[in-house]
Amino acid sequence: MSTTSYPLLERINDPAELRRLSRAELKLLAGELRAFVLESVSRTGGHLSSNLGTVELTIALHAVFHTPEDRLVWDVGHQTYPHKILTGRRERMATLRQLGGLSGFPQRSESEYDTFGTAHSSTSISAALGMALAARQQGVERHCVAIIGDGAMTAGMAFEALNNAGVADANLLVVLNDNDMSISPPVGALNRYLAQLMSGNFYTRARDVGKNVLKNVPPLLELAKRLEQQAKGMVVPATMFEQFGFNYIGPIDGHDLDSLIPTLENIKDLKGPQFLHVVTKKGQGYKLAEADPVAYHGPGKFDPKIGLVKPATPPKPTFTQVFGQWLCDMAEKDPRLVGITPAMREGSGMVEFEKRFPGRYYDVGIAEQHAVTFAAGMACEGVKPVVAIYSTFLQRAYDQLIHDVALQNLPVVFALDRAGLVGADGATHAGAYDIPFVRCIPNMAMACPADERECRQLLTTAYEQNHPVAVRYPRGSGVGVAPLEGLEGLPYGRGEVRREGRRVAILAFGTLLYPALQAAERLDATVANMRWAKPLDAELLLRLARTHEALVTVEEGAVMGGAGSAVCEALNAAGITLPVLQLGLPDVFIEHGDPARLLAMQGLDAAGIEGSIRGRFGSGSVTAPGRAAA
Ligand SMILES: Cc1ncc(C[n+]2csc(CCOP(=O)(O)OP(=O)(O)O)c2C)c(N)n1
Ligand SMILES: CC(=O)[C@@H](O)[C@H](O)COP(=O)(O)O
Ligand SMILES: [Mg+2]
Repeated sequence: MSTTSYPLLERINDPAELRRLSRAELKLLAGELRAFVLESVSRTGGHLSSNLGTVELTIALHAVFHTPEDRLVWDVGHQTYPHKILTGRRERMATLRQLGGLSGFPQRSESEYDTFGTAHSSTSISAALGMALAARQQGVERHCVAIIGDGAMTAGMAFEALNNAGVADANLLVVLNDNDMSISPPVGALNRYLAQLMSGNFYTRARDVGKNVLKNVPPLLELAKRLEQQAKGMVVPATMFEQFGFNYIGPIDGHDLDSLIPTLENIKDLKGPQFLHVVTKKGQGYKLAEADPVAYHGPGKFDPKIGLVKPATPPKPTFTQVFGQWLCDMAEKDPRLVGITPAMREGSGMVEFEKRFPGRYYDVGIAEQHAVTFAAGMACEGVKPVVAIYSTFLQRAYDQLIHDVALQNLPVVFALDRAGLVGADGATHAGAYDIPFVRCIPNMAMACPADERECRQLLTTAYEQNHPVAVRYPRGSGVGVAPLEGLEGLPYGRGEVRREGRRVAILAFGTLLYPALQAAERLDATVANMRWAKPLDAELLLRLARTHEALVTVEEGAVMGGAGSAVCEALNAAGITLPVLQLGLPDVFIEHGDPARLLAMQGLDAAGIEGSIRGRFGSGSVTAPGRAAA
């Protein structure tokens, strides 16, 4: 695939080979690795800025630690492309995030070097601590290293792990990869604290104390003196991490192998929990990404010589954009509205909202649990919170959803983006479970818009309710039904019949309405756009049940416990017995790939829906137009 040559990199098929290189060669390797990452991601799309920032750190970790026996646990894992490339997967990088290809995140099934599967953030310290204590229990000598970003460090889970690790007396190294960025600029007091650690003032005040601390750590003293002389080589006592029970070292320059390698070698010999603060730059080495790390966080394919370009004709608006526009319009109308995001401003379509309503915009950091309870607190006081959150990340805040929001019946709107399959990010990011996990909570309602227009309308309906409501919509754009400009809602809990047919009625929940309509044309089936997974439109459902031989439910979500299950429950409660075919996502994790292809593979495109209906009910009951049975 390559147009550039990578003479040194091509020799490295295993980190053991890297460990045989001299320091000078490792520096050359870093240059090649960075160029390879850029070339490769520009061809496949994927996470770029974070990977350009971890090139030297990855080399240093594999050079110093004896991987895979020593365990590297990468937080989120979106920065592991250099790690993948150095651990025997260089040639498969061309398949990154494509069907059957390499995952964009670490996966235990993919490589023995991927010690722990990640993608949702802030799990690395817990996992590495678990590994460290397991090693101790098993009498095995090994190093366990968690590599966590400053963004991921803001989540409660990371602090729960620090709290535990600091007194667990484990041989654990936490490397904080501080690039002063989350996806967007980082927020919160921790970020301010890290900046303070970097500041000259703090360093000057703390230097003497730092020397005293380092006296107890002889191997580091020499290094500390040397680092002191370097512009970025400051050694300060970080009271917060030390008070958690860690030995704090840093901050050091994460792009300087002459700092990284000796520091890691020294730390390797130390016992107990160690905390290394490494400073890197997101997008390092590619000017465009350095200047705009947000745009290059997860770009599609692009020409590295030109960089990202705006398409000549604007594409169809995405559901995310429809939500973002609705949020601004509703905020204009209702001054009580606030928008809350757990660190996903861009992904959730809130850039414009922040610009226009800065005082009503809350980025709470990577803190989904807090985001939900924070919204509950606001709702208690008459403020109207809209929590914009990816379906998959709401999983983190399930107890908060039940205990803090639903149990108190607080009017919080959940704008659940990325509902259904997401494509390149794969199983970790699929919004497959929200219908089952939301609909079983008392007081909660859930809308499933079928297109962009309904999305806007149902957001309004949700906002008008006096209890919590989730509105789920998928990644990307829909069929292109332009939203109306006004802020009128649709009737609460009511669906509609979109096509009158015979024998079979298809009940569609969400955007699969459109392939269901296509299938129905060939089957002459009735189609209902149900719109609400909860409350179900029982009147419509029972009418269709009484006038058809069979029902088919269609949803882009887990079949188990999903909207189809809700239909079966309602029929059962009404004492109606008729065949119900439930179509949706099966009881397996669906890996990365092109979303349309993945849906087709699950039989959730028009042909698949038609085929499943014919397969289940046979051509005696369901026939194509013109061949209808008498
Ligand atoms: C629980 C969870 N919430 C949100 C995200 C989305 N997300 C992925 S990377 C990222 C930023 C992480 O920042 P940092 O750890 O500093 O890494 P960097 O991108 O700076 O390399 C976010 C918010 C996620 N993966 N997991
Ligand atoms: C690693 C991570 O969690 C995010 O960067 C995620 O990949 C973004 O996904 P979207 O591209 O759907 O916003
Ligand atoms: Mg960061």
